[in-house]
Amino acid sequence: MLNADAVSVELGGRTVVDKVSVTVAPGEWVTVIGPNGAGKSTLLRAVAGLLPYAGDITVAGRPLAAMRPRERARRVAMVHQQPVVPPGMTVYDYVLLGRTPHVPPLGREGAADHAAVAEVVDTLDLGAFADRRLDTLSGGERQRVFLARALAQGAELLLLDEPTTALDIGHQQEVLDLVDRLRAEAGLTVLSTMHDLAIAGEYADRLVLLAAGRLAADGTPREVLTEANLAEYYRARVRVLHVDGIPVLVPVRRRPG
Ligand SMILES: Nc1ncnc2c1ncn2[C@@H]1O[C@H](COP(=O)(O)OP(=O)(O)OP(=O)(O)O)[C@@H](O)[C@H]1O
Repeated sequence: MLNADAVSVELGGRTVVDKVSVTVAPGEWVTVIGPNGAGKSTLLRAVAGLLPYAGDITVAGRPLAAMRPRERARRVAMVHQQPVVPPGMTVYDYVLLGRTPHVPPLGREGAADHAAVAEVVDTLDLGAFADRRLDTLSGGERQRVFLARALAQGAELLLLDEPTTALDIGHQQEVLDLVDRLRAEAGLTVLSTMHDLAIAGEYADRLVLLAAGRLAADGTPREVLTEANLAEYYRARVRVLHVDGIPVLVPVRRRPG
């Protein structure tokens, strides 16, 4: 579904993503991990077509560079780390914005667009919030609305940049279980970034570890979340245990003296 080949991105005169190659098969969930500033968000933004890049990116076999913005938006939807919300906008109208790539130029949303929004609002259990202004929702409720807008776009590739950072563990699981369910039911393909490595390892089929803009590791959570990788790339002291085959990270405190 996604093939990024030797992708580089320069920002402010610096190469912040350096010849990174990532593939994501249809229906797969791949999570990009790495320390602060490693280039995770930048890589996702390049895949979303929001930044100029060198190298090749194809989505469903089509070169991203050859797609017009409308086609790109029908194929790739992104939930940003801190989405910009138009002031005073209601949940329903915000989710409806996701249908923009399906609305004819100079036209208005039609019955099919409203039906798509109604379905997503129902799936994400947002019916009670439909008429509320976004700025009156809690962080977790807002996160579900951001996801709803991306899903309403109807794209086959979903990019999630830190989708659960502001959420408590229960709400994190609620949002990620939902993405997982939609992946199974609607055949979505997911590329995300995450800081919580335990959660990343639990949900992703594969992890891609970036460090200083370069690909440092690519494999199953068990292959990537090793004590050696965490020490080398995060400078973290962590013991890695395995429960049901899933890596569990236990931070080790450096005791004074
Ligand atoms: N517009 C910009 N101009 C110059 N440098 C930028 C710009 N945007 C990002 N960078 C730099 O690019 C590098 C990668 O940033 P990016 O946001 O992709 O990292 P990240 O891995 O997502 O980090 P974090 O985990 O902290 O969110 C950082 O060093 C950042 O300072």
